Amino acid sequence: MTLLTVENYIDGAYAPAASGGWLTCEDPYAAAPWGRMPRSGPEDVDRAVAAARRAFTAGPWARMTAPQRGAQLHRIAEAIAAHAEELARIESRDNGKTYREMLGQLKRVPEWYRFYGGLCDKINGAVLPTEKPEMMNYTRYEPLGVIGMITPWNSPLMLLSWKLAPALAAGNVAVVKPSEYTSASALRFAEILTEEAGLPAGVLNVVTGLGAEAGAALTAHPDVAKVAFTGGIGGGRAAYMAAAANLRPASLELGGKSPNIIFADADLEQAARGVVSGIFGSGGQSCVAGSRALVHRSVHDALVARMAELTGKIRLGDPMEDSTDIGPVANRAQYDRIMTCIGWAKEDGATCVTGGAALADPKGGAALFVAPTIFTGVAPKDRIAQEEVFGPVLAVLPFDTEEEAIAIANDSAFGLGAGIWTRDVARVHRVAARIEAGTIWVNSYKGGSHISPFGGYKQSGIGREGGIEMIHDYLQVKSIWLNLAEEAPYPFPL
Ligand SMILES: NC(=O)C1=CN([C@@H]2O[C@H](COP(=O)(O)OP(=O)(O)OC[C@H]3O[C@@H](n4cnc5c(N)ncnc54)[C@H](OP(=O)(O)O)[C@@H]3O)[C@@H](O)[C@H]2O)C=CC1
Ligand SMILES: CCCCCC/C=C/C(=O)O
Repeated sequence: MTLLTVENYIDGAYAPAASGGWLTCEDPYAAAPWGRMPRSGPEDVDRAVAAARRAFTAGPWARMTAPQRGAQLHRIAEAIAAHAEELARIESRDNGKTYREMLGQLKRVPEWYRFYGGLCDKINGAVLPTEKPEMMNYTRYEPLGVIGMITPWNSPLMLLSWKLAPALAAGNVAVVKPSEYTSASALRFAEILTEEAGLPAGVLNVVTGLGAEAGAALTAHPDVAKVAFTGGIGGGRAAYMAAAANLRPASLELGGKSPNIIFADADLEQAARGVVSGIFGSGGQSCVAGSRALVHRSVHDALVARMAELTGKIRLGDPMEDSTDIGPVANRAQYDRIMTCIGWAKEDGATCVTGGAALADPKGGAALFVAPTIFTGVAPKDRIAQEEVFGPVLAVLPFDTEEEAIAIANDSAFGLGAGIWTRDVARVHRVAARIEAGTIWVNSYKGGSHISPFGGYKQSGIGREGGIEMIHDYLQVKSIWLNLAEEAPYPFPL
C-alpha cells in the first residue's frame, strides 16, 4: 500500500522536518498506517515561529485594519464550511470517532470565526478621566504576538478553532503543534485558510511531531508570547511550566471526571438517556464525558437497569457508517489506558453491570474496540471514581442526601462539567452554585456555544474559551500619556 506524505505548513508552504525524520499516521479502524508526517524538532519550530513573527511585524497581516481582519475571519468561516466534509473525513480516519460527530463539529466551527470576526472592530480602548487635567491618558488594546497552540486528538479542529478564532481576531499569529495522532487535518486546514481564504502566509503555521519534542520546543520558545493548550494533565503541566520559565501566560483546557447527579424526583427516562449519551457518546473520548453517575439510592436500581438496557443498544463499528454510534478506540495507548482502568475497578471490588471487556473488531480486523461499560458499587475514593479514563466507562455511586451528593461530586481533583437531574427548581440553584465545575447542565448534558465561556475549575484547567470577554486573553493593554501643557513637567511628577 502506498503511504501518503504530509508535511509541515510553514510560511504558506509545505516543508519536511529539518532532520528528515518521519512519524507514521495511523487509521484506527483499518488498524493500518495510511501515511507519514514530519517528526519535527526545535529547528522546525524555530522556522515556524520566525515565519509567524515576520507575519506579525511586517506585511499584509500587520497592516490589516480591524474591519479588514473581521472580513478575513468571515472568509475563513466560508472556506471551512465549504470543506467541512473533507476535513471531517480526515479527522474520522485519524481518531476513529464517527464521521457524523466530526462533521457535526466542523459544521459549527465556522461560527467561531464569524463570532470573533464580528468582534474585531469592537475592541477599543478609552480616554480615561484621570486627575491630571494637563494630561490626556488613553488605552490601546494590542495583540500579544505569536501564540503557541497545542491541541489533542479527540476534537482536533474544533479545539484548535476555539483558540485560533479569538487569537486571529485580536491580531495575533499562530504556530500549532497538533496531536501526533491527528495532525493531517490541521495541515490541510492551514492550507485551506491560507490558499483559499487568503490568510497571509506565516499567520498560521503547523508543525507536526511528538509532544515531548516539537510540543516542548514550541512551549519553551522565547518568541512565543502565549501558550494555549488542550490535552491531559501531564502535557498541560509541562506546557504551563515551559511558558512560566519564559514568564509567558498560558491557558490550559484539561481533563475531567464529570458527575451527573440524579435526584429521586428526576425524570428517570430523560436522566438515563442523558447519562448514557453523556458518557458513551464519542466512546467516552471527551473531556466532559460524564464518567460518574451519582444516583439517589431510592432510584439507583431502576436507573441502572434502564441505563444498562440503553447501553446494550449502542452500535460499535465503522466510523464512516451513519448507523455507527461508536468507532474504535483512537489509538493503542488509549486502549491500554482504558483496559487498565477497567482492571482497577474490578480489583477494587466494583460490580460490572455491562461491558467490562474488549470487543472483537466486527469486520474481523485488528481495530481496538471496548464495550461500553457500567460499574456499580463504586466508592468515592476508588480509582475508577477519581481517575480520568477517557473511554467508555461509567462509574455509578449511590447517595442519600443532597449534601452527600455535592460532597461526592466535589471529591475530585477535576472540575470541568457536571449534570444535575431534578424537577426541583430551588435545588437546581442550590446545587449548581456549590458544584466546583466550569459548566453545569441541568436536565441535559454537554451542550455548548461559542457565545458561552468553557473551561475548568481545579485541575481541569486555567482560563476559559468562548464568549466575548475571552478575546482579552489574546490582547494586552497599553496606557498612553500625552502632555497637553505647553511645558513638560519638571521634575517629573508621580
Ligand atoms: N478541557 C478541554 O477542553 C479538553 C480537554 N481534553 C483532554 O485532553 C486529553 C486527551 O488528549 P490527548 O491528546 O491524549 O492529551 P495529551 O496531553 O497527551 O496531548 C495533548 C497535546 O499535548 C501535546 N503534548 C504532550 N506532551 C507535551 C509536552 N511535554 N509539551 C508540549 N506538548 C505536549 C501532545 O502531543 P502528542 O500528541 O504528540 O503527544 C498533544 O498535541 C484528555 O485528558 C482530555 O480530557 C480534551 C479535549 C478538550
Ligand atoms: C461545551 C461543550 C462541551 C464540549 C467540550 C469540548 C469537548 C470536546 C470533545 O468532546 O471532544
